[in-house]
Amino acid sequence: MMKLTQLVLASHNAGKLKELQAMLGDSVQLRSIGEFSQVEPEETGLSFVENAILKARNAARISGLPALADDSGLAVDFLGGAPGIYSARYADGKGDAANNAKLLDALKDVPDAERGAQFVCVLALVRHADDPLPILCEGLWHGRILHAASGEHGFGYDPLFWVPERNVSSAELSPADKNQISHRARAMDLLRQRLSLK
Ligand SMILES: O=c1nc[nH]c2c1ncn2[C@H]1C[C@H](O)[C@@H](COP(=O)(O)OP(=O)(O)OP(=O)(O)O)O1
Ligand SMILES: [Mg+2]
Repeated sequence: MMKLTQLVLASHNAGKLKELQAMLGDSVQLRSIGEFSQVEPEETGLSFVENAILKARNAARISGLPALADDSGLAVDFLGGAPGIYSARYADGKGDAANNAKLLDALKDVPDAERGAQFVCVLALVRHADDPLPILCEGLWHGRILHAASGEHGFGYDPLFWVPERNVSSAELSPADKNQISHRARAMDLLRQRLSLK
């Protein structure tokens, strides 16, 4: 693998950029695709992998740089894995608060034992837009969906995601703690190994 010093992050989500840059440290500079385009590609894939590759190729094409994409979401056992790849669009694009409200409603009266869920993260790295061999790394994070939001950190579904190994919600973890144990952290560990970074 070539030495990477600069990557474009194929994401319009500021929370992801912050977390991924913190995990990468100074060795690789992540530039936001927002510097190049405000247009978000349609996520037409049927899997996290397909959507991550699609976003990475799109960003590499627009920027001319190697590109990293993160496709992630929340898979809830009681909902058969929903919202899954549709997590960001769960409440029809009305945003995080509406997504969280819809999830709480879907799990109304469901007991704790049936509220298991996992965050999923797939990272895809392409060296150029037509790269025939994208690097793919996946991370899972097991937890449970709370009955009400709790905590101020993070983004997305963090206030509803109970982290059993810490006895707090994901939004109650400090950013540094979340970045040690999250689905994204696990995927990034694998990516660092693949790139021989640290
Ligand atoms: O650590 C996380 N903590 C809380 N929520 C999270 C996390 N990781 C993913 N999520 C949620 C947010 C969004 O509802 C969906 C990702 O959707 P996803 O399409 O991958 O990202 P996005 O549309 O926000 O930005 P973009 O596609 O430009 O990278 O899963
Ligand atoms: Mg998206």
